[in-house]
Amino acid sequence: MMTSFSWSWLAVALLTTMVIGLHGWLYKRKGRGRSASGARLPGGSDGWPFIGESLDFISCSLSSKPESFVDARRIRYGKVFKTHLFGSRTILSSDAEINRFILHSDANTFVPDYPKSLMELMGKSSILVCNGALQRRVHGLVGSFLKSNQLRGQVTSDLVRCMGEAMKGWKDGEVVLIQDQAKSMLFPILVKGLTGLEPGNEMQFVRSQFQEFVAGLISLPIKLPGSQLYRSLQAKKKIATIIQRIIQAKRSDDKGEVPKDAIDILISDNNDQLNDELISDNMVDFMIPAEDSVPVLITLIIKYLSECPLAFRQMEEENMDLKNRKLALGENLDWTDYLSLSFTQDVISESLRMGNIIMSTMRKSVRDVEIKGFFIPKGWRVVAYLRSLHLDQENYKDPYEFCPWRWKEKDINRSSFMPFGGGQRLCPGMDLARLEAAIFLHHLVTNFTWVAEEDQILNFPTVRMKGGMPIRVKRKN
Ligand code: HEM
Repeated sequence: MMTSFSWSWLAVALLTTMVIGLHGWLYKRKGRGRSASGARLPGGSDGWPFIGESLDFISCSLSSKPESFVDARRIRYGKVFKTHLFGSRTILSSDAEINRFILHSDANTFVPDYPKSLMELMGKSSILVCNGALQRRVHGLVGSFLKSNQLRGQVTSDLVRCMGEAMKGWKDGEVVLIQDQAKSMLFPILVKGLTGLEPGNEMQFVRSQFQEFVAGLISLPIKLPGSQLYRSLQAKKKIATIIQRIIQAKRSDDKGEVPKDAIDILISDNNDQLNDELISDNMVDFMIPAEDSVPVLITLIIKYLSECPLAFRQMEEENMDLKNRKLALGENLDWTDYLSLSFTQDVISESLRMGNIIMSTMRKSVRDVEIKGFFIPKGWRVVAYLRSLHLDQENYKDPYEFCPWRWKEKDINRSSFMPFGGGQRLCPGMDLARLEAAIFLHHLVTNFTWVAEEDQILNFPTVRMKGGMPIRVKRKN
């Protein structure tokens, strides 16, 4: 049965569809069937007037198999088809080669294209939206910092401490909500890595405002006082004010020290475009994965492991071995130890494949494009649908089976595995995400056993566990 939460989302989605769809449908049809050289527009349907195929898309998204929208069309038209979603003429691809082409193309071919409310909240200078030299610069600078030994060391010691403190309070037989635990631990750790802000009242204020901010990411594109979008913009402003104060303090206190956080890296770059406003806005956008993607990854791993005792035991054994080896040497684990756990990394890869935290990436074509005999006209939305890539039996045997052992022979850098996207927008936080998940798992499986309570994965509007993944824990002797 659908919850009232789902119904309210459905209402927002339907209204948005009607409003934007009407606009899109009234827009003069410019689609051409073929390019000058004979490449053809993919087969597919425009659906109903105004709403296109949005209703079917939403109803599939609300089910446990969101990919059924794509599967049904794949039988009729193949892995690439045209459709009409949320007011946009759209080409949707679940073909590995075409998705790779889309993600690896630069801004002369495709630019990011998100729902209106999201574009509005991100702002023009957000790394998620901007293009060209500015995107490459911010991506390069923050990406190298996120991969630095210094940040990985800091995140490791912060997360180990947080886990220790939280686990101390867990009593035998108590039900723990993994999703909430992971969120409340990881948010302050990443925000500290980005801005230098330490845990405390101000951090809590930032987190509460941030929750208001993300509530507007998928909302009606109406910016009137009282609307969710308005409240979210106000919340972003409040966080940006705090971050700008931190930036100003850092600028006036410049002692030429080694950069400690992402702000230090950005302000030390001699680029006029990287002004205080741009930096603070981007820091807020970088917080999204901290509050959402990594905690959800951890939660899904616990769900899959709870349903696969064999994988759980092998992972537990690998982690206990490492813990005992380090104990015997009288050493603490450092970040390289966590990443050396190969089966644990295979469990993470398999959970990324099955969980599809980011189901698709969206772009808009800025010129007519031809690929593999298909024609993508200028101005169309292009969706690289990653979920179908990962659940395609041509790419993975028994794709709906949780099987971490498959990664023994498979390369994670293959084009049919893109949980972190690809090309110049390849997720700059992917190594950090794997590290955080490995640390969380290590401390959980080496200190506790658990029995998972009933819960369910929801996929719309974002992937998460309906009940927060409750587990009944028991401390190991
Ligand atoms: C399980 C965790 C994560 C998943 C599944 C994930 C997934 C993705 C994907 C698919 C993209 C590409 C989007 C596109 O091409 O449009 C992306 C981009 C990005 N991710 Fe992640 N991500 C995760 C964690 C993180 C973390 C921990 C950070 C950093 C703090 C981060 C920061 C970013 C940023 C800034 C971008 C935009 C890059 C650009 O456009 O240049 N992500 N992520």
